[in-house]
Amino acid sequence: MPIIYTKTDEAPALATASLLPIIEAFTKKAGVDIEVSDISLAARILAALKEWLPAEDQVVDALGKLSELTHSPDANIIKLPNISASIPQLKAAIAELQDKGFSVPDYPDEPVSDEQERIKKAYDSVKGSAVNPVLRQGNSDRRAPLAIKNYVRKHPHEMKPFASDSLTNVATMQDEDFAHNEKTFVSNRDQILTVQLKQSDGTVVSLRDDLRLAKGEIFDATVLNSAKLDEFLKECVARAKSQDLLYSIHLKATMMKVSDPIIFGHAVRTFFEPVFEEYAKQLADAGARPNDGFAQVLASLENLESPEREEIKRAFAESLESGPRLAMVDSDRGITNLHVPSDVIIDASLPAMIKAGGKMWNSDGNLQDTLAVIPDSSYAGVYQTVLDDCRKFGAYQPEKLGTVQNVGLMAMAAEEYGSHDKTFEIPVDGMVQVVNDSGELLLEHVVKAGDIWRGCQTKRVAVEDWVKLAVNRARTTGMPAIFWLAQNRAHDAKLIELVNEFLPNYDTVGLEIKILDPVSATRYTLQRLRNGENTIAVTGNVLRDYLTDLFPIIEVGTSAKMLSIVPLLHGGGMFETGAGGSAPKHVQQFVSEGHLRWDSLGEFMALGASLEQYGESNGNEKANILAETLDKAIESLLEDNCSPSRTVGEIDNPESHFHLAKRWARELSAQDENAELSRVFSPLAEKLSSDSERIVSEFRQAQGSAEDLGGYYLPAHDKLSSAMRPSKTLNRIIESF
Ligand SMILES: NC(=O)C1=CN([C@@H]2O[C@H](COP(=O)(O)OP(=O)(O)OC[C@H]3O[C@@H](n4cnc5c(N)ncnc54)[C@H](OP(=O)(O)O)[C@@H]3O)[C@@H](O)[C@H]2O)C=CC1
Ligand SMILES: O=C(O)CCC(=O)C(=O)O
Ligand SMILES: [Mg+2]
Repeated sequence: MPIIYTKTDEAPALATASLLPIIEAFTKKAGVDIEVSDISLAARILAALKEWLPAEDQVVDALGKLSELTHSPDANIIKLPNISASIPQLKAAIAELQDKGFSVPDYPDEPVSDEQERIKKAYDSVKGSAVNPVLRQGNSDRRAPLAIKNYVRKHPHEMKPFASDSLTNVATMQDEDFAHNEKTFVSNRDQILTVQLKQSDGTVVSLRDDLRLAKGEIFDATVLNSAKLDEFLKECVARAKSQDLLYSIHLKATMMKVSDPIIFGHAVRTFFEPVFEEYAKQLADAGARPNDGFAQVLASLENLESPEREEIKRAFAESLESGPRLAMVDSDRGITNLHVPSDVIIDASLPAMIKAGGKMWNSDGNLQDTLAVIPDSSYAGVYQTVLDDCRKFGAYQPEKLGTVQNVGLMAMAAEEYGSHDKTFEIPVDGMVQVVNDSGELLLEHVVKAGDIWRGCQTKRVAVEDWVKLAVNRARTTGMPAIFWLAQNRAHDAKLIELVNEFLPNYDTVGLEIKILDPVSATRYTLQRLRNGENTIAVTGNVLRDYLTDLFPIIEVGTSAKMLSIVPLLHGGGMFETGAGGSAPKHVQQFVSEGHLRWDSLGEFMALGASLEQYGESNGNEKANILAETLDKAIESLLEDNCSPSRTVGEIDNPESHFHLAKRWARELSAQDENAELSRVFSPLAEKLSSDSERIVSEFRQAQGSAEDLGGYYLPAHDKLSSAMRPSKTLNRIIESF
């Protein structure tokens, strides 16, 4: 079984165009097969819309194949970050494909025929986080490796000072949100559920049929009251204004692809409330869709006739002027925090704020204290605790910190991140009921039109594996393992019961294993972190996501430097690269100045772990040696500070691949475990070393001017390859190897 290397989007895809040829050249000599699987947004669209394409444009469903593969004990997948597309991104990708001659249909916002219903359904299958939940058939083990921690101790990244009188705070709902309305049960048998809405007039409509629940599985349901949400959001606008704070909303519109764009829409409407009230009809006629962001709303105004259009534009401008200042995603281009739902992803944006001294960018391009609005209160307390900790003790000093590793419950679409197919914006007042196949009512919520109801599932086998992974990691590292679970939250209380049931199955003698609620766990962990002590955070799926950006960004400057392993439940392995995303900002910089600052360290480390598994499962000694020498090469790369810089004219992404290749070849040549590998790699090591200066100068000369990739979502292969492989000397050496 080959190693599968995924081709994705944006910065990681650019990096792949440069790195993969090098990896292929090295691994070939050890008899390791690498196969590429294209799961980019463009490829996923073409696969999902197959029916509307002529035979010659149809592509295989690579994601579907990978999904099957995750069930094989031989699976060995290197998964790079991919775009989780919001509607605006999806439409942009569709438009690009259409421009390139693919006959994919438009995205029907409001389908008016069966055909359009089918088109929308096909597109919705690639919308949002549509890759990760499918492939993640295992729990998650993420950590910053020791080599990276050692590097940071020598070269700490900048953390801006955090003032003790900083006014930055989190605002979150106090009741009637998902956290407060949660109800839970554990299934006592295999059963099939229906989610139904019993309307006030007594009629019952089904929201979801055929929901299969296994014995022992946890099922939660909860509802967010939309009237209370609006009240809360308006208070936040007023509070930001009166305290002169930036207003900033933080959601996860990609993974929570049904609920969070709706909540984002509420934020857009309440921020511009007078305009949406006064011009309700005109905005509806124009096709304004606040859930897709303020940018879409502004664009829709072009559908109106001139005087009206200008009047509404003015009203928005006045509202912006008179309201609180908005946090900016890109102050140079006037992109606010409310422009696009996928621009403010909570996991990356809040740690970035903490790193910047608890500040975000305002429209003048200056940093300013912020009101971080996190509507649902389930996990908001974690961030508030970090902010309070910084106010009290100042900014974190990376060179003095311990580390926080994560063991995350992720398998089988666990918890909230698997809820999108069970999430509904309620159309009319009534009661949402969950009923089983014997007609028993299992739980119910009173709802009003506009409320957001959702159900979540957590499989018992996933929990069991998670507890096992936590104990294993605690045993391997000797670090305390803290389960971040709140006894007073319905779902967590059930999980605590399961943790207590499974823990005695393992040898925990001498290990420190505790269960703390998320706020207490944050305090405990932060105190240890500042003391230079190490801790494992054992968390549910959402905190897995949040904490594996939060702690890496504090500790090592970016989540790109994480080792991210998913031991699959069926025995194979998936090796994710980093914990961050596809960094669209990096592509912008590359296109304008030919410098890609993406750090492929995550890819390097994932490759090492993948080769190690390949060696073990295929009895391939050479693969193991590739892994060991790669490890040493990474250490030397860090030691010599050869990672990409943010600045044009300095080391960029493809040049850093050369620096790695040079060291990797040297280590392979120097090792004495396998004479043949040493003999094969010695001439390569010599060549890379003797031509080093020329290669570096070729890389540097290629920077500084605009690059044309021939597309964003589907770059032209030859343009991409020549842009990302500008050193002719290196290319020749690799090709003739
Ligand atoms: N596993 C996955 O597939 C994931 C996918 N995503 C997707 O990625 C997209 C963008 O998400 P966003 O929230 O902006 O998060 P990103 O992680 O893409 O960006 C946040 C910032 O992190 C830094 N960063 C991340 N990776 C690297 C790297 N390899 N090298 C150097 N710096 C890095 C960059 O900071 P700086 O500006 O300082 O250089 C970047 O601007 C979305 O579509 C999202 O859904 C997000 C997370 C995981
Ligand atoms: O799938 C996604 O959209 C993002 C995943 C993510 O942020 C993570 O796993 O850390
Ligand atoms: Mg994340």
